[in-house]
Amino acid sequence: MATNPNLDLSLYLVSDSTPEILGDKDICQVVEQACKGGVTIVQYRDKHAETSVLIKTATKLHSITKKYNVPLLINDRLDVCLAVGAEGVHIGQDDTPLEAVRSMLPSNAIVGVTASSMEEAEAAIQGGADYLGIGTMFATPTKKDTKSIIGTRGTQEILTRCKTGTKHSVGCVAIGSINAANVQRVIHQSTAGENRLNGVAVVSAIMAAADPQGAASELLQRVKNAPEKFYISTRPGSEVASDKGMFEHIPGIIQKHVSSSVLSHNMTNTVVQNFAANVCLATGASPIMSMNGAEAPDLAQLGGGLVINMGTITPDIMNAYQAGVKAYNAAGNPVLLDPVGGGATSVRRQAIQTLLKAGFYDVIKGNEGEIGAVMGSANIQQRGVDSGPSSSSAQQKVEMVKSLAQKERCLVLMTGATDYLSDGTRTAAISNGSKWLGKITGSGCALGSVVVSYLALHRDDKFVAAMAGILHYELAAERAEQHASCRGPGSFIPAFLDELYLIGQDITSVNVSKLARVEFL
Ligand SMILES: Nc1ncnc2c1ncn2[C@@H]1O[C@H](COP(=O)(O)OP(=O)(O)OP(=O)(O)O)[C@@H](O)[C@H]1O
Ligand SMILES: Cc1ncsc1CCO
Repeated sequence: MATNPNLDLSLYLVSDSTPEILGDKDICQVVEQACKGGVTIVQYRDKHAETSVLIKTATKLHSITKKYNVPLLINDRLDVCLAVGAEGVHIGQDDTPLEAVRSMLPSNAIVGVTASSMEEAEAAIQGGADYLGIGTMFATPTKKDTKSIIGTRGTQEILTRCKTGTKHSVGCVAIGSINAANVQRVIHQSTAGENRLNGVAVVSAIMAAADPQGAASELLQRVKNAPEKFYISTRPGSEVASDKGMFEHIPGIIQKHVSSSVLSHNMTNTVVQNFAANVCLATGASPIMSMNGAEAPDLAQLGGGLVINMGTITPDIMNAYQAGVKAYNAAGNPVLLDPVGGGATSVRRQAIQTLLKAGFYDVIKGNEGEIGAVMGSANIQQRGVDSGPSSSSAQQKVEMVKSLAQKERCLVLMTGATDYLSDGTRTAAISNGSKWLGKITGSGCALGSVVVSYLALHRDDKFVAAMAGILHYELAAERAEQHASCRGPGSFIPAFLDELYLIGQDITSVNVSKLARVEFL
């Protein structure tokens, strides 16, 4: 929490007056509209105007913000702040030093500091800043001197080490290309344990909006609702199923899935499209294999889930994938990232980073090499899309999925003869399945298509939803392997499709808790 209890950083407007952003609108009118919409703090920033103009505009702005009980801060210019009696200043790393600012302003003045690294954040805290403006979150046209784009990962790191356990706890806002579409996932993904952003700072999302009041009110609502929209595993307010207790729910979830026709939207590789679509149909989902980013916003409205699979990426496809995750994040529907072959080439390693920056994934699923690549392990060298022999112990795999789930604040599923599923708190090893799954192409990709439709269907607990999808898939594989006709990978596939369908029809007579070979760790 911010030191100053009156400092509400929920929605921080940086009122930039550059013509590219403001257009021909009047800055004072826009700020007044924004105050009506609910911004909680305003900063006046103009790097170029003459002092007399700054004072004139700041005076007008202050008379507006006072009406709405909103503090006005001046970017960098102490003299302007003192001249108009504004509530404080915001300084960057290249501006007047913090100690000097503090000594010249009244003791109750608010002083905020931009920080884009741990060192800068720690120095600002030691120097007595009231809040940190953390960024730059994403590349932004309003700030040409973006020293470092730190994203949600960099923000999370600063929050981890700066926000608690320090003598002076400070408020934190993130800044840099934050808008209504990404604000909630930015807050979710930046969170580090108990430490979360107190709010976000925006420029264009309000200053360039046709309706600044409406834009501010929507942003504020989204900031407040962020924990409900994006959560790691269990929806706030839902009951958390005990480890073994979750098997009681799973037959009911499978039964519901079988008759749901829930959408499984696959932006997937060209190798598995047909197989994955048949797997979806056999489990009761309705598949669409669409690689066109332009139609993702429409499809995202249909209540289903999206698979983003890197199997056969090209530069065009990467653009479509980024549009896809953005559309589904905005709609609040689940997305699964399958970084196929992520450890095979430098193009794929880079693609993982690009996709992670583009949005939030409810599940990151891959084999051992792929999960290692997402974790940034330089030692991983996949020969192709398959893992090759495992190089880690079971305990190391548990640690991998758990720590990645905690870092990315999502579910992580590492497949193999034994699958490891974690939400950072609950971790399970699932030893069901068939050896033939490892001998056909696309069994991991198709599992992703199933898991995402289960997540779309069962929203209260993503861990339980994923477990239901995995068991549907792997128990069907076990039954297929028993078919007299199943003599190898070729004859396994039709038997597997049959059993995906039949186990769904029979689910009330299947003793899932007895058949599940699941160990909670
Ligand atoms: N030896 C095995 N025994 C049991 N199940 C297996 C075995 N090998 C793989 N599986 C199962 O197959 C599914 C896919 O896992 P796998 O790790 O083979 O995916 P993958 O390498 O990503 O596949 P692909 O890239 O071909 O889609 C999982 O459900 C997994 O449990
Ligand atoms: C074989 C193969 N190559 C690219 S994607 C794919 C399908 C399995 O992932």
